Formats: sequence, C-alpha cells, structure tokens
Amino acid sequence: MNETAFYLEHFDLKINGKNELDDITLTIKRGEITLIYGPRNSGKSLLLRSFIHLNEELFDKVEGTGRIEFNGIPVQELPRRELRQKIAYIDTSFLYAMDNFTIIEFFKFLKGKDFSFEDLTDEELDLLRLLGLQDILHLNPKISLHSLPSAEKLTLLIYSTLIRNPEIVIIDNVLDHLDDQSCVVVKNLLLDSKGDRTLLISSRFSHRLLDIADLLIHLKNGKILYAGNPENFVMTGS
Ligand SMILES: Nc1ncnc2c1ncn2[C@@H]1O[C@H](COP(=O)(O)OP(=O)(O)OP(=O)(O)O)[C@@H](O)[C@H]1O
Repeated sequence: MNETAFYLEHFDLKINGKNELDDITLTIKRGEITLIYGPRNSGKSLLLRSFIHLNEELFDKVEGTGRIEFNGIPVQELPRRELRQKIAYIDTSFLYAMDNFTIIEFFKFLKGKDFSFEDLTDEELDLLRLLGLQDILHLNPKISLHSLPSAEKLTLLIYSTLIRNPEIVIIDNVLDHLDDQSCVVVKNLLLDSKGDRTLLISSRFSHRLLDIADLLIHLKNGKILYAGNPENFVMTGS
C-alpha cells in the first residue's frame, strides 16, 4: 500500500472569492499522527475538510487550485462516497447533533435499526472498556445523550468513529473540549488503536497533543509556518 496517505502540492483555497489557504505543500504518511495546530481562524478546518470535499457542502463558492492526492489519486477524481467510507471526519457540530439521540437511537444509527446491545462484538466491547464507556451499557437506553457529561459524550463520538474502522480519522477541534484527564485517556486510546490508521487532529493548543504527534503542522492565516518534527518545534519555540 502507498506509504503516503495525503500529498498536497501548492494547494490554494478561495472561499467566496477570498484567499483562505495559501500554497500548502505537505506529505502525510500512512500510520502517523499529524497535529494541525493554529489559532482560531487559521484555516485548520478548511484544510481538513478539503481532504473530503466537505467545504463544498458548507460554502457557496469554493475554488481549490493545486493538488491534493489521497493514496496517490487526486481527490477530485475519487467518488465522495468512497472518500467518506475511508476517511472519517468529526468536528464539534457532531456533538450538538448527538443531543437529538437517545443512547439506543445513537447505537441504532451507527449499527442499523435492528441493533440491540447483545450484538456488540468483543472488539467493540473492548473498545468501550478501553475508553471507560462501559457504564453506558447499564444506563437506561432511552435517556438522551444530552444528559451525559460532555467528556463522556465526546468519548462516545470518538468511539463511534473508531468502530467504523476507517483508514483515516480526522478529529477537527474536538479534543480541545476534553478536560485534561479525559484527554489523556483518549490520547492513549488513539495511540493504542493506531495500527495502520492515519490520524489527523486539529487543535488551538500545541502542548496537550504534541507528545503523540509524529508530524506537526503550524498554520496561521491560511499559511504553513512550520511542518516537521514536533520536537524541533518545541526546541526552536516556533
Ligand atoms: N462560516 C464561514 N463563513 C465565512 N467564512 C468562513 C466561515 N468559516 C470559516 N471562514 C473563513 O475561513 C477562515 C479559516 O477558518 P477555519 O474554520 O478553517 O479556521 P480554524 O483554524 O479551524 O478555526 P477554529 O480554531 O476557530 O475552528 C476564517 O478566517 C474565515 O475567513
């Protein structure tokens, strides 16, 4: 299999005529964790959504120039359905959407309308335990997810992504909403479950996630200020 998951070359993005991403060239290797770090409005979400053509669904006028390849194929040549099967993207809007579900409705949404909790495989139960979510199975399945503590809801969102077993997992801004203790649990889980999976995580903070990143990309005003080894980034204080 191709060692490079994503390759971008001189990629520019204009939204409604305004330049938002500027000359992005980078390589994201398979099986690695990439941290995209930058302040509010630096372009993290626009960049991550470009990998799956999601900006086109949010904005009227999206113009991308340059190259984005997934597994060596330009993404515009890949059917969206295939991209979304292989690449799971979650952002904080999913958390708000989850409030509309009860526990059982959420599992049925993930696993099919005939789902019952006995259907969970050993692997899925292990993952629930690893994430500290096993108690959810003892709650009334008809309670709303809205009533769960937010850290638990976030972890459930990550669980729902991992059980689909996608090649690529993109976690846009979500981990910034976890408290320090839950963040450590999720980080360890992401490391443990990594395998061949490629992870892209965006954050407004570098320090909490730097230790699990293989590649750090520092974005500001739609431009890459740094792309490379996270340790060197810390050492130079860039
Ligand atoms: N809903 C929107 N309408 C118009 N322009 C937008 C919208 N969302 C983002 N943009 C433009 O895209 C730029 C980059 O936004 P993006 O959401 O990618 O930033 P971000 O780094 O993910 O920020 P945050 O940390 O706040 O999520 C913004 O400066 C803004 O100009």
